[in-house]
Amino acid sequence: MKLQFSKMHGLGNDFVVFDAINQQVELSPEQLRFLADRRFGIGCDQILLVETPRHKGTDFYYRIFNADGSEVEQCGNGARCFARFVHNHGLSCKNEIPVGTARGDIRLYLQEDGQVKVNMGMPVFEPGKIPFIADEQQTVYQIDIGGPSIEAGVLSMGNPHAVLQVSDQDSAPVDMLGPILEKHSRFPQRVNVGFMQIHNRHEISLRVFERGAGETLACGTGACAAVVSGRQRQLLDEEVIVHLRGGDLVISWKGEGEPVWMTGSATEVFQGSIEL
Ligand SMILES: N[C@@H](CCC[C@H](N)C(=O)O)C(=O)O
Repeated sequence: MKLQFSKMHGLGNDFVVFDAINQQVELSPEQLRFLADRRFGIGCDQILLVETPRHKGTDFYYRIFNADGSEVEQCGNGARCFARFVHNHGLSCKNEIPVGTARGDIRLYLQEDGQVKVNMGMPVFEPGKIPFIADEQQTVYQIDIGGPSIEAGVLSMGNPHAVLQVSDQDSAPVDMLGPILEKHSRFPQRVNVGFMQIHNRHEISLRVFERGAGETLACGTGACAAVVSGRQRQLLDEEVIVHLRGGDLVISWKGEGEPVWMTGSATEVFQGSIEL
């Protein structure tokens, strides 16, 4: 099977994107891992599939796979690349694109300045829906890792996130705590782990150890989760610039009952074909 693909990135969080409308794309977990492999394959953090819509009111369906081959519910940087991809490849000429995902619909807006703005939907805090094992919903939770417990905000942006506040992102123990929390028994479907340094009420720095991919240069849903968690702790204002290792995102959230908005870049780097 020979497949056409595009290599894209959102702030260095990189993707192999397939048009699964004009070619048949069925990938096994082994093939997904091969595609993501930076030495033996193409190399990426996630693989994205652009599919035909599954329900009324949407123009496409969006599937996301982590580098480890697992299928996931949501990907923020991928959503912006999705919008750029369907435009670049003549699949849509609209500037507002409704897209179905495994966890509800999202809306993508291509702006005149080239940035893509996304309505990421509402954050979810009920532990059972994240999913996270806890007796009751709290703003921050103590998580026991055998030693001093870890304090984290836990929520879903369609996918699960734990957000830790750190005093310095450069020295944050991302490599040590990321894998421990990702697979912690209180997260039955694993979790993405964010390390947030707050500079002031409208500016943070963030590193994210992603479920199924390891630390990436940027995580869109992680940026949304960090701002939501920071706002819940009453440390941030409505609009926040999030500095990620690969660049900046603007995230805004009015508060409970409102969707989270994300604005940032999306870049197509090259196109190619691969025999699987
Ligand atoms: N990079 C993404 C998130 C991709 C999925 C995540 N690793 C998960 O398993 O939930 C983003 O930009 O949001």
